Amino acid sequence: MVGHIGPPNLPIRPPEYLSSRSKGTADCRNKLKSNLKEKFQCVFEGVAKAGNPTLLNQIYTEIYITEGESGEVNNEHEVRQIETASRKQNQPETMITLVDIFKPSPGREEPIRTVMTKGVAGIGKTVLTQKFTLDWAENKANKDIHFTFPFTFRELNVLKEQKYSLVELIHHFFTETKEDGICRFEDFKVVFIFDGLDECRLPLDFRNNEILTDVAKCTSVDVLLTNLMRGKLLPSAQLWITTRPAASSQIPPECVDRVTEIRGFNDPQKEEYIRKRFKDEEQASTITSHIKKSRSLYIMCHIPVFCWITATVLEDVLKTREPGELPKTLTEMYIHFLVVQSKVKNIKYDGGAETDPHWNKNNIDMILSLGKLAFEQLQKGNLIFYESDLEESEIDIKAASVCSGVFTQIFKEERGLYQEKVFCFIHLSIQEFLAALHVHLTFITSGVNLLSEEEQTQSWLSQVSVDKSTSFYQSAVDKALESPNGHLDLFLRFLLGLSVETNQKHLKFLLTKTGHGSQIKKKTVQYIKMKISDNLSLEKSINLFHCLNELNDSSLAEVIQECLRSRPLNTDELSHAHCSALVFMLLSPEKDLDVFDLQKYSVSEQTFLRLLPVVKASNKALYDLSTVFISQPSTLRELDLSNNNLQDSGMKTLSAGLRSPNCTLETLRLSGCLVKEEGCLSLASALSYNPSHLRMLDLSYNQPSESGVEQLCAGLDDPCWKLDSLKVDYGGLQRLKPDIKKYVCELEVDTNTLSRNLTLSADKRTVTYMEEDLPYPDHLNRFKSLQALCTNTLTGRCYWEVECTGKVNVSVAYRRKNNRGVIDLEFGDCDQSWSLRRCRHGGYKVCHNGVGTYISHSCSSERVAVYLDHPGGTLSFYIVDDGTLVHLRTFKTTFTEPLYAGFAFQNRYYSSSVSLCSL
Ligand SMILES: Nc1ncnc2c1ncn2[C@@H]1O[C@H](COP(=O)(O)OP(=O)(O)OP(=O)(O)O)[C@@H](O)[C@H]1O
Repeated sequence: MVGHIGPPNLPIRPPEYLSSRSKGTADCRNKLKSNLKEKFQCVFEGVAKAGNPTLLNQIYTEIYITEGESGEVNNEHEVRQIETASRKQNQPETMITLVDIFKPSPGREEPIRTVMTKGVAGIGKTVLTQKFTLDWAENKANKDIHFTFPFTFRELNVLKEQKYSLVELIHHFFTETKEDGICRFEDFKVVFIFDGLDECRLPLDFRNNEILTDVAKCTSVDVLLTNLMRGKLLPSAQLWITTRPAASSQIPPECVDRVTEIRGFNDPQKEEYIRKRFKDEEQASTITSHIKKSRSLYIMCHIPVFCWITATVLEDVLKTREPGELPKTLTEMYIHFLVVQSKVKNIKYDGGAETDPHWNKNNIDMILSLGKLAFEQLQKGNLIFYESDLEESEIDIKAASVCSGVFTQIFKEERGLYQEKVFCFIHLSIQEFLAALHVHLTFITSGVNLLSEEEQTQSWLSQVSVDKSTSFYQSAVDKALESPNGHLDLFLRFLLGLSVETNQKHLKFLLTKTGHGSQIKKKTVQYIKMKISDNLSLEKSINLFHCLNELNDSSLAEVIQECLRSRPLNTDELSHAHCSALVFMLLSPEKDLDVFDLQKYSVSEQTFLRLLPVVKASNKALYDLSTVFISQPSTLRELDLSNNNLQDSGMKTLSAGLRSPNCTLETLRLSGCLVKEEGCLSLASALSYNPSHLRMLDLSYNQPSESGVEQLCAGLDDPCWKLDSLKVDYGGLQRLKPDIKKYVCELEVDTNTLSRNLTLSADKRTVTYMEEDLPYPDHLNRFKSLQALCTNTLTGRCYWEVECTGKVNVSVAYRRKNNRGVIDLEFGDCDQSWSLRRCRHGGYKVCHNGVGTYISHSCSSERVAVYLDHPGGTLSFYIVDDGTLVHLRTFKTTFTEPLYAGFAFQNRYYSSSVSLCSL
């Protein structure tokens, strides 16, 4: 925001004045309210007018609005960790509620005259302005406003050629005011809403339009609007303008006092929306849990119109099918989304009617060129694009970013001299979807396989044979499997989804049917199953299961379901592929993996290895491993059961297997398994029976006791034993706590690092911000910025909890120095530190290397937990909500030096403090 034009101090009278001055005015206001109530009580869900009318108050769900611009689109993604460095967040987020949209933020004195709210297509801008108006009309909010006048640019466009005074324009749209002869609005508190600046066809010529101050003077609508926005005309009024991001620059920044951004639904709001849509609780929870099964679907539901599409499609499916049969229709939902956006584009920008066919040449051309851009840039790994990239793809930038509904301009701060416009798809998954559509269409229309490196010649549809199609899909599977970071995983799911005929029918103007659908599907399914049987990584095979879902093939999962019914599962029934299917099912989000009992599933070694990820994902695994080793000669050489709540009982069971001569394990990792003396002794005894294989034993982070360790150490010296590496470090009583709490460490604040405005309590556990400088001696390690580090050198696994008041960043950092002392970079601002803090208006923010990521969370506990696994390269932040750990974010990296716990205080925020918790 630059400059400020606030309403001058004109004497705005309270509403009572109105009634006492003129009964006519009060009557007029009531009539206006009642007409607005009628107009806005219903919302046409999804697509204006063509959607279903629903009561706004029944469906309206609080939405996430922030002050300022984040400069990015939602970057949560199912498969990929999205690099956010290029989309820098430059300010902490402040949440705004609808009633406070004009309320100055704390610390700001000037009133707010003009608010501009930005948001991508379907994020809820129109619904928000409707709710604001309805709440006023129903006397629920903003009672101090005398008149609310909601306009849309679409309605104003029609008056482009006509002349009005401001008063006449109001009379034209709000006839109650004309009937009651209201001609002066300066005495009243008036709010004008202008929804959909992106649809504006008026020139909005701020530079050349004449200045106008007289509300009774006739002129063009364009001159009226520019003068209203400049604050020349009716300066006492307040204005609220909504727009898609790329169109916002039509209004000079100095005319806008506040910019807000609609970010969509956060996770609890998504669920609340579904609950409101379906009065039947059971149906609501079936639909919510179904959406949650597909992570991509769940993420995309942050866009309300997408949430509506998903709920509508699933509701329809539920009418005809049992809940268990609900398809995981990721591709279908994205197709519907594209169709809805094309419909909206038709109505809004191409002058079409609600009932017109949504696919016209314009729309098709735009989708085709966006698809080409999406694919070419996906291959290069690009998620944001510059104007030059778009020119290469011959895309009309303005049309694509404003009208398409799938592509947007984002705000990016450039450090250099010049600012370039930056664009991206409204979500990376939309880029992956359009890329798949492009590859699919290219193949269908020209026979060219864009995924193949071989020279391609064009061939016509009739020549796209079953064999050619089969090898097209197989090459896509291979290509996705080759990618080390899974960058084509979601793309592959969409590509296969697009081959399904029921999906193609929604895109019939774009897609010609592939023909031979069932034959191709059969062969593709077979190929995918064959790949699943290979020794793929778990992530890769899980993606292939998603692909089978997109192809509506559930044969592998059905076999497993069948097997599970005949418990315990017979090992002979489980092929490698079935085993992966079992893992896929067990790891799906809605499965409660608190306790996993392997004994119920299988005892074969192969199966066991395949199930290890499940064992590790569960809080407690129960199993009878002995049979794996006892029943047959085993080829298993390495077994990692670390971080399992194995305990002594599990250890004894495992030992029964280890003592078998069939067991030829060479490496056994049991770090952090809650093993005590008894378990350790049984392990030592098992090894004394079968000493000639095991070379490496990791029992760190347990409490094996002195006698247990003695026995194992004796084995190290025994020439019959092969054991040559034994880890029993970090033992002790605290290691018997469940989960990561066993890694608790006692931190101690390093007083030499305390900045002069931080004081340490007498018990040395609480650091508090002080306004005055404290007379600490000079020290090379002392921070100038409001920070402190602890003395503990963290190199293993460590866990700690702190309680924060006010604005404190809980941090972990390397201790970097040069010859002038400690390097005074703010924690989280550089690549040498990581930090977490609670945001003032709810939620949390994690920062690393100058990039902040907001994590919305309804709970706002002040207790933060940190878990560092230095050798494993993970750093996790949690909040402790009523004793339960709630995971917020895990950073994965290779730590190159010891780390230190630290705290940073922000902005000299009064009475901030942080206390180390005793656990
Ligand atoms: N707060 C909300 N509560 C419930 N549903 C909502 C909400 N906001 C939006 N929706 C749903 O999303 C649909 C699209 O919202 P809306 O028309 O307000 O989006 P928009 O941001 O104005 O999009 P566009 O830029 O395309 O005009 C609505 O028709 C409604 O179904």
